[in-house]
Amino acid sequence: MTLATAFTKMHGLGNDFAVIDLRGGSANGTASAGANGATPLTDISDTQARAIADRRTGVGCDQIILIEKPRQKLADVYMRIRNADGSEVEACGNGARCVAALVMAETGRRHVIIESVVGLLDAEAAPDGRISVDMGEAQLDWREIPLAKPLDTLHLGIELGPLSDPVGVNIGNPHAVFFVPDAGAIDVAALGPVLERHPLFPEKANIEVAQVLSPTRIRMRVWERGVGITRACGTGACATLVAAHRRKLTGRKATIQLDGGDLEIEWLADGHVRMTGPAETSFTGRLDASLLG
Ligand SMILES: N[C@@H](CCC[C@H](N)C(=O)O)C(=O)O
Repeated sequence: MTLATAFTKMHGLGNDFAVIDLRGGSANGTASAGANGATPLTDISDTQARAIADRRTGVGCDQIILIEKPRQKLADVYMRIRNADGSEVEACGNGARCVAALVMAETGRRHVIIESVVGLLDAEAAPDGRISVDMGEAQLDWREIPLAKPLDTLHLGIELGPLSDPVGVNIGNPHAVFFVPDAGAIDVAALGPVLERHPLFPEKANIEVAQVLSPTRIRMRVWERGVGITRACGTGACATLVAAHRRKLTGRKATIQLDGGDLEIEWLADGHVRMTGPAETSFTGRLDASLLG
């Protein structure tokens, strides 16, 4: 028998998460094993992730974020991410800010380190209450996106309807950023799923449509791999700024205007990308046993 597992429903600009603490016995975490032999949850399967993410019958969320004990001494926690379709993925910018907010509340510190499969992410509380995360170095080689064949990632050359010639960027996860004159006019729901599975992307890709409003402001809409349209994507915002600067459309710092609100993104001289934005808790609850069955 598995003990009822606590979760925290959080979001970053409307990109929402069920955050499950698998550390066992921690302040925010799963209860420890009971006298009846019940065991705390230690992982979730693809099927369980899909059941939790289901907006009709589950908690309802874009991603499930799992918090585990860190592997490295330097880090506070280890973060894992599952998309709503159950797939486990490497990075989630909005999720990283939410995990940082939880760990900051738990420890009382303003600076925490989140470990993930792509490395250590440094997170800091900004004076205005937002959270700033160093998302690591943007990867720009075709092998790192990854692409199915050697190409200049500044011009991927693919097209579908009004979308053509995206920029490829990996910021822990793969992105293709299409620049358009009017992001609101693009049928993201129709084009996104086709482009996500384009043969050029062996691990699929997150698809961004970006409209440059000024050298410091970009409007962006997203089709997330393994989810669909979301109100915001932190890694997508990072990829968009990097793509825009590489195309000489903006400086190294800009506000990315998403359906759910704004993120500040800076591509630092050392190649790292810093993302600043809000992280909010909606409610806490316990997962119904039927979701874990
Ligand atoms: N919402 C996230 C990205 C989550 C993962 C993505 N769908 C993928 O499959 O890579 C963010 O805020 O970055």
